[in-house]
Amino acid sequence: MDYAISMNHLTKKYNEKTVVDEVSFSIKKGELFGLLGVNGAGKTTLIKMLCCLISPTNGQASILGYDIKKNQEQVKEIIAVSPQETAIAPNLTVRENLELMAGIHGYTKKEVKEKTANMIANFSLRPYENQKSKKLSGGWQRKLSIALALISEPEILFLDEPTLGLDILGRRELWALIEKLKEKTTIVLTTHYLEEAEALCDRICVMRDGQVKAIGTVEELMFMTNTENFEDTFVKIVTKEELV
Ligand SMILES: Nc1ncnc2c1ncn2[C@@H]1O[C@H](COP(=O)(O)OP(=O)(O)OP(=O)(O)O)[C@@H](O)[C@H]1O
Repeated sequence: MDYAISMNHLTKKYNEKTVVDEVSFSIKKGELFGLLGVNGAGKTTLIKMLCCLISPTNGQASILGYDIKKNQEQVKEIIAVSPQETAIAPNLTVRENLELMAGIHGYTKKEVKEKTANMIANFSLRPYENQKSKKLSGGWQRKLSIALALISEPEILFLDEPTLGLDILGRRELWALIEKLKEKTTIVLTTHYLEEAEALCDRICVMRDGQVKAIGTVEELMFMTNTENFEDTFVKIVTKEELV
């Protein structure tokens, strides 16, 4: 089996508090993988370790075979992250934001123009390309944020609550976009919207208190918990000590 991400006893402690606790699981290439859990479960901390933004206290993880501690440069080349807080420059236009990001990745002037044009086309940003990004609606800002993360053509994309605060139409539009990325890109997505996880994710990991409580497809998790809707499944996993 070809894995995109493998974690082995990955642990993060802040002082004496363990916020990610011996996490061990793998994500397959091309998978759209959901990380769920109540507030403070450790999802963002786990993602930050996998993106080499913070270092683990213990344990290991590898991204397409590259160790997150020993091969940070290679890891950073193959991943991209669209963080919870939208990572766009508010006073630059949509086009300028994309060009800036492509420039940061070291592309030549010609490549910067080409990549920017592709992103504008793929994300239907043409009507907004000369608008300052702070004037975009929340939904378009989120789309731009994902376009910025994708400009380097990463093999693995981390989406931390990509649809936070969007209305249902905006959310569905983004779902369609994320669906289109599937297969070509391995995606790790965190969300508090259970219907989003249900609609998009191939497999889901539910975390609580830094630990993995359950992993599987929606159907497998429902079967494991003997529940009939995914909200009950989630509640059972995050509240019960042991699963039936
Ligand atoms: N830099 C830090 N120093 C100390 N504690 C931290 C730090 N960053 C996170 N934590 C703690 O680690 C725990 C896990 O936080 P994390 O942000 O990973 O959770 P989360 O599952 O992403 O939550 P949310 O759903 O609210 O985004 C929390 O108790 C948080 O307070």
